[in-house]
Amino acid sequence: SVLAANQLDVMMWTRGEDQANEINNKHTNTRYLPDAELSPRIQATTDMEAAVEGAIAVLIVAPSSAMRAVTNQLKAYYKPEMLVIHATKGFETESLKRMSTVISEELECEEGRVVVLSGPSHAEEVVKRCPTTVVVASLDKASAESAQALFMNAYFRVYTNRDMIGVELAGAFKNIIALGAGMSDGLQFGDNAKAALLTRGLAEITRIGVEMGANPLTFSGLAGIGDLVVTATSQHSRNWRAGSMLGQGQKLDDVLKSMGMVVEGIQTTQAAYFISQKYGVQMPIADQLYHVLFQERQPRDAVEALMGRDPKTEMEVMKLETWEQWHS
Ligand SMILES: NC(=O)C1=CN([C@@H]2O[C@H](COP(=O)(O)OP(=O)(O)OC[C@H]3O[C@@H](n4cnc5c(N)ncnc54)[C@H](OP(=O)(O)O)[C@@H]3O)[C@@H](O)[C@H]2O)C=CC1
Ligand SMILES: O=C(CO)COP(=O)(O)O
Repeated sequence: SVLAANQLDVMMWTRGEDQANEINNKHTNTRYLPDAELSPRIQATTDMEAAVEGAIAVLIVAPSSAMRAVTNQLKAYYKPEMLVIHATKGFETESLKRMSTVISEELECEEGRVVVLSGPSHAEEVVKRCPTTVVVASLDKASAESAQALFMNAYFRVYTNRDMIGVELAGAFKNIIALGAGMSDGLQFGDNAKAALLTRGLAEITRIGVEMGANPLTFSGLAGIGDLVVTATSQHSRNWRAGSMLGQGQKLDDVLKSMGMVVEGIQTTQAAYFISQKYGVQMPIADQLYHVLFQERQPRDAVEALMGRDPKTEMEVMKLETWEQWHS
């Protein structure tokens, strides 16, 4: 919708013929954005070749679990001159790879030229043209600036960032903390508990992010605290909603069935559990959530375990020198 508002013709690829017909003929997408009227500049097709033919840019927003399969289908029609942007917030669970790595492997393009678009941007508000700010990041400055130019307009403000790893990691990891915040709200633990989760959650995801090569400051930006705040507080957030239902005692399978949309934080919690072991970095909130989601620990027991950890100093947050070493 933002690209169409910028006078660009947009061809969407969708799996469902019915959905493509609805977008083309009625200019609506009732399953995913029930109240929105779409621009006639947005057309849809189930044919991947037709979707990307003549495109100057390809925007990939498949759920992380489908990223490899979707980019594999795209490969036959991808051309090196196309700008590749993705807005997916998650990891490939089996390999623990970031999305830009998966994309570059499948398209056989340089990972450094892939652009990630992230930040606090619930689709329901963007489509209504509510003021929104996001960040585009790439190791290649020109690619990031091209993406910025494509998306930027009066209601959609786009910043660039060179820290592609940090922007990808922050966007993925914040969903875990949003799930936890939802769970705390579902347990009716109040505002102090939620503020604690957001603050210590940010410390935790910054700590692992830095160890994985991110700039710590990225976590204070739109992809970090910006998106963490919106995902942990917005009525639109699927991660918050899923967490809240779990906190109220519902079973994970029932929660997922009732959502009907992707809840990235669930698979990301699983990925984080193994990432924290791989890097030897403690992620106590993600760890407790992993036990609630996958090992039937009760949410109340998880909170008790978090509150009962050994005393610590607040500043035991991150090894700042890691990022400096990585980038020196
Ligand atoms: N919604 C939002 O506001 C934001 C979402 N994101 C991120 O974007 C990504 C996608 O989220 P979102 O669009 O909201 O998710 P939804 O669950 O709303 O939609 C998922 C879309 O992906 C398609 N899909 C699902 N599985 C596959 C598959 N195996 N192969 C091909 N297509 C598939 C679905 O098609 P079908 O209908 O055929 O199943 C549907 O079009 C996530 O990583 C999310 O974190 C980022 C910022 C904001
Ligand atoms: O990342 C998002 C908004 O920026 C979307 O979050 P949810 O997937 O929780 O709805």
